[in-house]
Amino acid sequence: MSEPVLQIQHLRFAWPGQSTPCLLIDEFQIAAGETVFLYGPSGCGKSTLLSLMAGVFLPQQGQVRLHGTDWASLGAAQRDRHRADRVGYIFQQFNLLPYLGVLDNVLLPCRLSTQRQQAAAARSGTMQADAQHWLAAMELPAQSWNRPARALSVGQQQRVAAARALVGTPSLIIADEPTSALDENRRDNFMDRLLHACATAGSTLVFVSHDQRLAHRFSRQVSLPTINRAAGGTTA
Ligand SMILES: Nc1ncnc2c1ncn2[C@@H]1O[C@H](COP(=O)(O)OP(=O)(O)OP(=O)(O)O)[C@@H](O)[C@H]1O
Repeated sequence: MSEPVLQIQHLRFAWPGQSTPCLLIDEFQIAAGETVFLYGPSGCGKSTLLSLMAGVFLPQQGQVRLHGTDWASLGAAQRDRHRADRVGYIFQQFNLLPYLGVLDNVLLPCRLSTQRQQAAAARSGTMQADAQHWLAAMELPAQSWNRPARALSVGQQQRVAAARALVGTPSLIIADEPTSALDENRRDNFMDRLLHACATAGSTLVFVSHDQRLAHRFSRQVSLPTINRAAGGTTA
């Protein structure tokens, strides 16, 4: 059996100054190629868990391993490198650089990671061609590629953010409520494009949403309160 993409063991995480933990997770794994729908009530720790998965925060106890590497075994600069190489992140509010062009926004991960740059070039010839490939896969018209990101609609900006996460085909895509600003039509189209793109990229997807209508599209549905002993009776 191949190594899990993500492996959590005996995790305890409390926010600074808090005596009670926000997350207590004994065992949790995600296998390569899975698409995981992570849900639970507001404040139950979904975004916190995503940040731990991406090595943005470290737990006080336990391990979070990405491709077998415990984030806590790396120094801060190594964590930044490992994250840039392996993780594409889609935020609720896109986090694009507003004055930078669409294509340049999508190329940012390649500028931060030689591995992403090389993977992009190996797949598409050049990193620019790979960025264009994912923009087209997310149905961003070529006329928009040189416009500043701030000139695009909300729906278009979220598709740029998805293309940025996909460029250089990182092994793990993390998406934190990416559809919450989209209306129903845009949401469904975004989901179609994103799931298809992750499948063709061979990327594993962890996706947080409150929108249960999306759950059936994923290979696994995970209620955070059921795996988090710190939830203390919180219902999903
Ligand atoms: N920077 C922080 N400092 C201290 N506590 C925090 C911080 N960020 C989040 N928390 C707390 O951690 C808990 C989990 O928050 P988190 O944002 O992970 O929940 P969530 O499930 O993603 O919520 P939502 O669905 O509303 O986005 C909450 O009680 C929140 O108040």
